[in-house]
Amino acid sequence: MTGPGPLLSARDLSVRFRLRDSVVQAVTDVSFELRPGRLLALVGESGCGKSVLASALLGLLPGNAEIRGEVWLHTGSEPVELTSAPERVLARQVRGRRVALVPQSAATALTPVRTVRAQLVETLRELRPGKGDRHREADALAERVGLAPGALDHYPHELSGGMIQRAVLAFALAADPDVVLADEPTSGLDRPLVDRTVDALRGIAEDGRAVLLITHDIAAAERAATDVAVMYASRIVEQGPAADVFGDPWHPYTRGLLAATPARGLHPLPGHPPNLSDLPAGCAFRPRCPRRDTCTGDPALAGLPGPRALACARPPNGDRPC
Ligand SMILES: Nc1ncnc2c1ncn2[C@@H]1O[C@H](COP(=O)(O)OP(=O)(O)OP(=O)(O)O)[C@@H](O)[C@H]1O
Repeated sequence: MTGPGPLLSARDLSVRFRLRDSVVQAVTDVSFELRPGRLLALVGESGCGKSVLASALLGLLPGNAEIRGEVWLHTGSEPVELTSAPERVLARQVRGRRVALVPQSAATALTPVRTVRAQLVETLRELRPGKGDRHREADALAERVGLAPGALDHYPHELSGGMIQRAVLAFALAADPDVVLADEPTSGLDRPLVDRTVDALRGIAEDGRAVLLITHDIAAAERAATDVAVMYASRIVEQGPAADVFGDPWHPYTRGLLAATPARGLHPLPGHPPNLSDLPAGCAFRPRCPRRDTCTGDPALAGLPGPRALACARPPNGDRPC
């Protein structure tokens, strides 16, 4: 990836959950960068570790989690390493301020007994220093995310799912964050609303922010992403510019995810992802890989010539990598 430096960079990030009889390997050796003006889509089937990764970036892991690696936020006067930052720094300077989260279930993110405007104005008063016309700022935020300002005067239950989703985006932008993390922001929405939501996220990136879109909706990722990281069984297995990865996927898992989209005939990926507390030895995708009978490799994610990276035993060799 070229262009301006990253606003957030994760290096060899791993998360383990210690349970009574087992250890869940939720995130393993994940590295990526979030850059201004770009939207990185983190895609993969349910349970592969995407949400745990987002929680790790914000210091929101539960007590039984062990985290390794580094996450650097480069947006203030000095870089902050988020995995070791004190909770007071994360709470007062990072979460909701420099790094905003668009949560998975938008409807439950808002209080049902107050209008959206009352909640947004209160959030603006808390997050923006100095005096200002918070109602006017709320209207401007609503317009920024494609919501008519009049909708703010309603209670959450009076709004449609798509309007709520856009209201939640407005909350995420209240502090003018540099980085926006959106965790499955389109779950439960119909296709036109999915499109509008991811278009709004893409617009937020184009304003100069860095956006991480976590989704298992490949069509949504294809529509909005500038870059993509494909996650399988806690690891990133393919990474690169979205046009390259979606246009010419190299990892058999990426190919399978794409083949399962409606636009490509809905061919389901055979088998199921492995249990993260009982991962097979070697390549975790092998039991589902079309080349499992002839491939015994166990590659780590490795950079290729150009901006792409791949974890597959058949690296590019002039033809196709696998
Ligand atoms: N507190 C926890 N203790 C133990 N295991 C956990 C905990 N939180 C998450 N996990 C496990 O971590 C793994 C990754 O979960 P995660 O929610 O990140 O997946 P995901 O890719 O976001 O899937 P989904 O889209 O369904 O949310 C799962 O096996 C999950 O059961």
